[in-house]
Amino acid sequence: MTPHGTRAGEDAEDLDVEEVLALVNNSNHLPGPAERGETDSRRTSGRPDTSPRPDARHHATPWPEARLIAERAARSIARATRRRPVSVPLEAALGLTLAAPLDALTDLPSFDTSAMDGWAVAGPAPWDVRDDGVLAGHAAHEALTDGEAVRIATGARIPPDTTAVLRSEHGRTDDKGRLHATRDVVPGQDIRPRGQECRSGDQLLPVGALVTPAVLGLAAAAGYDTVTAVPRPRADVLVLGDELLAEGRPHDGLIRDALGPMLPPWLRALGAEVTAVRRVGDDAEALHQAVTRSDADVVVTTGGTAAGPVDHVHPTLRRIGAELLVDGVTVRPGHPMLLARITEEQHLVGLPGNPLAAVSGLLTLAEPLLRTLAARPAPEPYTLPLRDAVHGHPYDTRLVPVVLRGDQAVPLHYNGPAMLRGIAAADALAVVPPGGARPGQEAELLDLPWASGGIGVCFT
Ligand SMILES: Nc1nc2c(c(=O)[nH]1)N[C@H]1C(S)=C(S)[C@@H](COP(=O)(O)OP(=O)(O)OC[C@H]3O[C@@H](n4cnc5c(N)ncnc54)[C@H](O)[C@@H]3O)O[C@H]1N2
Ligand code: MOO
Repeated sequence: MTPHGTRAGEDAEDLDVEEVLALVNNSNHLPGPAERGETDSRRTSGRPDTSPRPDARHHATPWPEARLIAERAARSIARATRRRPVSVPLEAALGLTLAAPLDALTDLPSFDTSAMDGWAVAGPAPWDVRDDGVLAGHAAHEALTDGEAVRIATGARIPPDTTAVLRSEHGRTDDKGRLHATRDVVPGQDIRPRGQECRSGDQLLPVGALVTPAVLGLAAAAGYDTVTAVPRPRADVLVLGDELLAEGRPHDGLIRDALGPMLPPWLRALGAEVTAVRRVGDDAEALHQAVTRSDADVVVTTGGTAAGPVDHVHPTLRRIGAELLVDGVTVRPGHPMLLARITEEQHLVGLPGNPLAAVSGLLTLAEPLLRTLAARPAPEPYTLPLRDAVHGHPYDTRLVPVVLRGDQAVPLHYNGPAMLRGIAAADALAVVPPGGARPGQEAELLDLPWASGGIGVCFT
């Protein structure tokens, strides 16, 4: 939740997104095993692939490098455009990154508070119990004098000159109505003194902290109605393909659009605000219009990345003069994925149409891009041993759905590029190096958002 590295005492107004990023994890991010090329038995991953390949596509980027390029592309936007932090109401801030430190706007507690239901007592026992009582949220009670007690509720203000709070289960009233303690009373007991948790102005959380449900609660308790945060990058989704149905069963060579329903919540989990989902068919003109009219930070297309007669993504990018940063990645599935810079402020992620290939592109290119734009910390890389052997591609990294059982990753079947059955049951994707993996071999894992964060927390 907290950033890996933070600076104390930042002036919120002077911070922009790039600076927040620097605080989140720039200097402390350690490359994962795959980024270091360690899981790659042929030592081809993590550096340009110079080995001879029968199907060499010279421009294909090694998988670890593709992720770094996507991250760097986002950093260059932050630098070029100085995306400014925004003030966000608490109810809309879940999942954002703080762009200003959360400094207490009040002492907490803001008054001396009773920690228990019972009596506020003054001086030694026995005590005469006053007729009135003190409830939470009510006006201050007048001062007590020694030998007096007053009924008090948890959370109520402590009357001036109170010695201690006596819990209701520790008090006994005699036949004259006087209150006695059934155990020793220590001065100050069960009183939460004003400022016990913090003083007004204390830093509660630094720049770069992720706004979780607990942070929302803390911010509210500390007096905030809004927080200063990095805005979510806006993403438009363009779904290509004339063969796609929006409802009903597949028929007559037509299939259901699986990506339209899947991508928006997944993109939100990666930190984006999804501003539009458009179906543009296999119409080059419609794609051109949709891309050039989009003012989102990231345009995500699905399908049309290959070289078929109606694969319009590359021609459209050429037509608008976009710069291809990644044009194919040495990863299976998903190798035709691409990343292009459309303008200084706008990128396009081209996901292949095969649904698991699209997931691969999402996690390879969209995840680092959106995470960096949202100034979220990079997840800590980790590995687990694979329970079973996994076939490898001869040259490319494979991403394979796995479930986590104990301290092992169990590879799932139904992991073909056109299948979602494996990923729908998965906790993570295992990064399998070229050549494959033996049983017991450590594999880097990419957590899926529902496994690491829970639906309610991260799919906001
Ligand atoms: N000659 C070659 N053909 C192909 C290659 C290649 O290297 N040379 N690569 C294959 C690979 S790998 C992939 S992945 C696909 C990528 O194709 P596109 O990105 O152009 O996607 P489409 O052709 O439009 O569709 C591929 C496949 O996916 C289905 N699809 C598309 N959109 C959706 C959707 N929203 N929901 C469900 N399914 C979708 C589509 O019907 C096709 O079956 O290219 C290979 N070809
Ligand atoms: O990217 Mo493709 O899915 O490898 O078939």
